[in-house]
Amino acid sequence: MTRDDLFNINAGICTTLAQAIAQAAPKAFVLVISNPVNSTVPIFAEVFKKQGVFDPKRLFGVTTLDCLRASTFVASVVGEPTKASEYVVPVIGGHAGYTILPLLSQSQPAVPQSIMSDKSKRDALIQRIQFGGDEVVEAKAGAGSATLSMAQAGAEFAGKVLRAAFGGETGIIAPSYVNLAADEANAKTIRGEIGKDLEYFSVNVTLGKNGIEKLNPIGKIDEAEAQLLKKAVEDLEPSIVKGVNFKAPPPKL
Ligand SMILES: NC(=O)c1ccc[n+]([C@@H]2O[C@H](COP(=O)([O-])OP(=O)(O)OC[C@H]3O[C@@H](n4cnc5c(N)ncnc54)[C@H](O)[C@@H]3O)[C@@H](O)[C@H]2O)c1
Ligand SMILES: O=C(O)C[C@H](O)C(=O)O
Repeated sequence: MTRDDLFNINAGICTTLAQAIAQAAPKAFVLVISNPVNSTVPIFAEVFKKQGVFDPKRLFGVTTLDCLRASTFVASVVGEPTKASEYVVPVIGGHAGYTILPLLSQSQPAVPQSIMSDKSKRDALIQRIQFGGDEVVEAKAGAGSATLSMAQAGAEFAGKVLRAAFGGETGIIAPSYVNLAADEANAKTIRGEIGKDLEYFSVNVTLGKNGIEKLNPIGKIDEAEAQLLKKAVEDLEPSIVKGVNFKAPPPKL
C-alpha cells in the first residue's frame, strides 16, 4: 500500500473535517498529517476557499517526519547515530516517495565527501529517506503506519507553530508542505527554482504569530539534487491536481 492508496478513504474524511473547522474555528492553524499529504492539503484548501475562510498562512502539511528520518539516517551513515538530533537536513518537495527530496548538500553539519561523492552510498541514503515511511507501512502489514516517530514529529512541528504564534518566539524555521500563496514574493523565486508553476510545495517556512511569515527559497543545490528535483516536481503535480479536483460525494441520508 502507498500513501496514494489512502486517498479514497481519507479524502472524504478530510473534507468533513475541513468543513467542520471552517464553521467552528475558521482562524485555526491547521496541521494536516493525514495521507496522502500531497493531496489532502489541497483538499483542505479547496473546502476553506469554498467557505470563504482560506488563509494560506494557516494551513500546513506536516513533513517533519521526513526531516527526522533524514537526520537519523545521515547520522547513522556517518557513524554517529547518537548525534542524529545535531544534524539538520532540509527536506523539500512533498511527503511521498520521490517527492521527498532531502538536500544532503545543505546538511549541517556537512555530510562527509566520502559519502557525497560515492554515488551508490549517496543514492542508498536518499532512497532510505524517501521510502522510510513505506518501509514502516509494509512492516506493519495493514496495522497502520509510523506511530512513535510520528508522535515525535507531530509534537515537534506543533510545538514550533505554537511557540511562534503564542510564545512570541521569532525566527523559528520548520519545513512544511504549503500553499505557495502564503508568501507570493518568495513563491515567485521558489517557482523559478523548481521550474514549474506549482500551487503547493514543501520548503523551509519561517513561522510567526500569524502562521507562515516567510517561505524560504530552496537556495543552492548540486547537480544530483537538481535531477531529483525534476522527478519530485513531475510526481507531485498530479497529486496536487487530484486533491484540488476532489469532489466529496453527497452525505448519505
Ligand atoms: N504525515 C506523516 O508524516 C504521517 C506519518 C504517519 C501517519 N500518517 C498518516 O496519519 C493517518 C493516521 O495514521 P495512523 O497510523 O495513526 O492510523 P490508525 O489507523 O492507527 O488511526 C486512524 C484513526 O482515525 C480514526 N478514524 C477513522 N475514520 C474516521 C473518521 N471518519 N473521522 C474521524 N476519525 C476517523 C480511527 O478511529 C483511528 O483512530 C494516516 O492517514 C497516515 O497515513 C502521516
Ligand atoms: O502512513 C504512511 O503512509 C507513512 C507515513 O506518512 C510516514 O511517513 O511514515
